[in-house]
Amino acid sequence: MIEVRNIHYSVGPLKLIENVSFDVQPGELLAIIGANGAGKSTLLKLLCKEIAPTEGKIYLREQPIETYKLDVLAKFRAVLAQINTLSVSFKVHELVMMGRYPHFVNKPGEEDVQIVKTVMEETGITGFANRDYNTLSGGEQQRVQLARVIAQIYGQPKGLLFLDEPTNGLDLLYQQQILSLARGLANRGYCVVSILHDINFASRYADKVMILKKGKRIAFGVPREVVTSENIHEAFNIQVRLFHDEEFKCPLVIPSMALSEQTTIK
Ligand SMILES: Nc1ncnc2c1ncn2[C@@H]1O[C@H](COP(=O)(O)OP(=O)(O)OP(=O)(O)O)[C@@H](O)[C@H]1O
Repeated sequence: MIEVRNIHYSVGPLKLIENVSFDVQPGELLAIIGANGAGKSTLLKLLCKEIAPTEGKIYLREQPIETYKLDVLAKFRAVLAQINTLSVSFKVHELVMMGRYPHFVNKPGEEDVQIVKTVMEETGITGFANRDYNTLSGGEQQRVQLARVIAQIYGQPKGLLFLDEPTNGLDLLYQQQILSLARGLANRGYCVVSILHDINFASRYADKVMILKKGKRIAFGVPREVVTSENIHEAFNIQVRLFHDEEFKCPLVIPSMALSEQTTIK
């Protein structure tokens, strides 16, 4: 459903993305991980059609991305950006309804109203439907934003959801809630691509993990093949100890004491 073929993206002489290829199928959650500045957000912007590759091709639902008009794309592809502050005040239910804007002209239809209601229930935010968004905690706001983007593609066969660090700044419970909602969407057939900083959450929730380093793909595949101490060392320049969780059947990493003891901040 998402096919990325040998894409490059350069700004002047700077090569921000170099020869990256991968596929994401319906029902899959792909986590993109990598050090700061590795090119994760740039790659997500390319997938969202915010910027265009300098070389290579991206296909969404078997169609080249450049052939989609943005209003068509908005009906089946939603993006949760990193920064979601609002300068004007909106009620939570109004904000979730914004996700439906690509689907109606003047006034939401009955289906839009029903979708907003259902999504608010599914994301557990019905209790704050009438609250001012700006009075919510960061974790609550993020859940509302996720509800908005889910509402945008709700019921769309082969909907695509792109998340840029959706768990940033959230406590463990909210991180888990956001990622299990993303996982639930993938289980319903959506294609979910998320940038994540937490390798263990990526390993626990994603079907596939891609590691980027300096704009290049250094690993791509199922977590047990990609989340290895060698790959983590190469991508993050850190030694880790690797564990295998029997219940979730995924590798987990913890920074090794030996290297952090050697590390000094200059
Ligand atoms: N328009 C641009 N012009 C020049 N350099 C850019 C531009 N956009 C991004 N970069 C640089 O490209 C590199 C990759 O940026 P990007 O935001 O994609 O990284 P990232 O992996 O998302 O990082 P982080 O984890 O810190 O958010 C960075 O060094 C950034 O400064």
